Amino acid sequence: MHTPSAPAKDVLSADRLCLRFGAVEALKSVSLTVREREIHAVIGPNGAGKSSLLNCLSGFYKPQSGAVRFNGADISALVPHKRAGLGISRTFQGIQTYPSMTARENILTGYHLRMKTGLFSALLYWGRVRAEEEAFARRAEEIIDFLELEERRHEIVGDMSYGLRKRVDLGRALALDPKILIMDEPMAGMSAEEKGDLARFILDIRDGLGIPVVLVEHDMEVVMDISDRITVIDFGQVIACGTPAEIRTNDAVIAAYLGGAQQ
Ligand SMILES: Nc1ncnc2c1ncn2[C@@H]1O[C@H](COP(=O)(O)OP(=O)(O)OP(=O)(O)O)[C@@H](O)[C@H]1O
Repeated sequence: MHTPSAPAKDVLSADRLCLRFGAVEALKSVSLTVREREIHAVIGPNGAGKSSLLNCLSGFYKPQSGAVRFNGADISALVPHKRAGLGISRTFQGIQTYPSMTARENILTGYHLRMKTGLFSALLYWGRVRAEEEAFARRAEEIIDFLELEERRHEIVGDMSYGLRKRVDLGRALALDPKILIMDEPMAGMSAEEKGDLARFILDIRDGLGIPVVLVEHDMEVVMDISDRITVIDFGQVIACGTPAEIRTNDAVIAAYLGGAQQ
């Protein structure tokens, strides 16, 4: 865990979010703050509101009240691709890769959102497009090295194991050059070895790339191992927030969630 001398700044925050689906109150005044250089896990029982919270942060759901702030600016009104353009990148449950494309091609698709040159100006300024594409290709190679996909870069993603496809998916999210990474159940469906690899990459994203990560994850062992802080949600409300050691011993958490799951 990082212990910078100055207090860590808030990067992304949810401020008293309320979200309803008809009679269902998915989020009841939920607040959460992700600081720079931290891995922040959101945990809670099924249906607690975790995915709803991530969807509010990335703009896929619009809460009825409350605000989402990014580096201090209110981004509540921004649609998902505008938030992505600011550097709020996310991975989804399951796989979002293109199965008939190679690992490298999939990672390059992540750059499309970042292209500054539109179609019209592309016709006028072909050289600028080429320069931009070459820069993206170089950056894609860095991501391929970072995720240890060197040997697999030209392999068709549909032929890869689930864990490798998820790694390519992560590469696509990193291609956005994120300022923060949001991950929804990244370990779901993975073998123990694949989980170990992914946990290592998430730690490297924080430590090597300096990117904070907020993730929803059901695997408590992984959560306790890699998180700097954990927010616990139950029935749409935050019942605790703290370090893994604090969360492990929090009575409300044990009663609501960890009681049955702890050894
Ligand atoms: N699009 C939607 N339409 C209607 N209800 C929804 C929608 N999304 C979520 N909900 C409801 O909101 C509540 C919170 O759901 P959410 O998926 O956020 O929980 P979760 O903690 O992520 O659950 P899980 O761990 O099972 O993925 C649930 O009651 C769910 O049925």
